[in-house]
Amino acid sequence: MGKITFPKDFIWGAATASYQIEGAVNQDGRGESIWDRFSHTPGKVLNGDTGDVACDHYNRYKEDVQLMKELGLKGYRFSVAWPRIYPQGKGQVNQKGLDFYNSLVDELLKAGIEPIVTLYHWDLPQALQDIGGWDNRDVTDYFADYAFKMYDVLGDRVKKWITHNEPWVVAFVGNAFGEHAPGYKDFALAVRITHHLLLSHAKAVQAYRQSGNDDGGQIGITLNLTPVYPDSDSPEDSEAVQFQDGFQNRWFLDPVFKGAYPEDILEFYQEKYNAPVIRPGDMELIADNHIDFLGINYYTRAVVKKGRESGFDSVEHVHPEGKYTEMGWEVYPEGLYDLLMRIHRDYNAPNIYITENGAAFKDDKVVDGIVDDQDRLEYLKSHFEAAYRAIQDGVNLKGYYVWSFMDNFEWAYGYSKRFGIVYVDYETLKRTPKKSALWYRDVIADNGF
Ligand SMILES: N#[N+]C[C@@H]1[C@@H](O)[C@H](O)[C@@H](O)[C@@H]2O[C@H]12
Repeated sequence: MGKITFPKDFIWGAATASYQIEGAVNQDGRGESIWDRFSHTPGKVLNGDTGDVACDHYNRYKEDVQLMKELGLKGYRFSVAWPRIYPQGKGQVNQKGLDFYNSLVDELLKAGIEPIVTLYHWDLPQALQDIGGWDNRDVTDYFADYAFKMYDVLGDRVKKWITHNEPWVVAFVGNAFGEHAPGYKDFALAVRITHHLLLSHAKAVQAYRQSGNDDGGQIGITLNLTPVYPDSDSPEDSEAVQFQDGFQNRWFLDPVFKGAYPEDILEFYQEKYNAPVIRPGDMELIADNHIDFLGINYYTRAVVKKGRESGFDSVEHVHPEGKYTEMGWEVYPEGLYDLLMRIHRDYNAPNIYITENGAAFKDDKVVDGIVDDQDRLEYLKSHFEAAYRAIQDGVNLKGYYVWSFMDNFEWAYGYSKRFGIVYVDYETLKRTPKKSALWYRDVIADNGF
């Protein structure tokens, strides 16, 4: 592909999340989150790592914003830690928590960087988990109240909001697979939680429309979407694709864009788990609160075939020959093109942002003090090319936020996986741009490559 130039005003950014970078978990009145509890539970996180210090972004944010400015970022996606705002999840507000995010937003705007703010990136106040967490329907209202507070405090300057980050991961990885906080292994619980997450999303969108701060503002949701391909053209493998696509993608896309759950998956869940619990008016609330944009987190594709067990959910993942990242995820940029075209075709999404795309690699080659992450540079370049092709074919892609601005706490993998375009020395907390960051700086300056 020759030189490509992205549309004017395309937003080139980078993304992070509160628990993964802030640290300062006991500073300035922050309450405990489920990830504080989970990471301090022996055996849950590799090497016993926690987010207690992380990148100490809470105390170093001005330095970080300055580095973002030097890289020429046009946008920065971060999340608000709910427990910094409401230490108990509701009730008493923590002014110092509000002060931090106010200052961060002001620093970003001074640097000419547009903030896009995620309200929930997995750090639920532990006090709410203690009353059932997302399985307690009341939490959907507490979330809407928290969202309204953030719109009120930041909404004059923050004009792009994301309600939830990857509700599929929140529900299933945290409550069915047990690998994330709060660590349950209960599929019926996870399915119930998916509904409450979507209900809370709708209530937060409704609150935004009522906040008086939505003039020119946009609100959306970020979904981790994985295009699914069959291992063969057999009918059995096609059925496996249908289930996996429904389980991971359509279960959230359909209610958000069509106001109804996909019939095949809903029937399967109701029969097997007697879930979700849908009250009269729920689906109308979800249907009536339209989003202004869809955030897509894309990392890789899935290739599946019919598994050995019986049943609609009998799916076996296949790992084709090819290049893989340190997470064991196939490098498959074509999947981004296919995914964007599918969303454009099947859901007619208003605007789309890639709210996360990136890769973990070893980062063990250093040249003149700079991590020579040529593999990450090529990963990003190939995915940018796929995104460009999709734009050329009609997709309303308006921006791209690389995951991640800097190395950070990678959930159950702790600090063992590095996704950053900026290297973080966890002994000294020194930040050093990697080769990919310096290349990205030029891409942003030229709006292409
Ligand atoms: N794993 N992994 C990397 C990355 C994770 O660090 C983000 O917090 C999530 O939103 C999403 O899973 C993607």
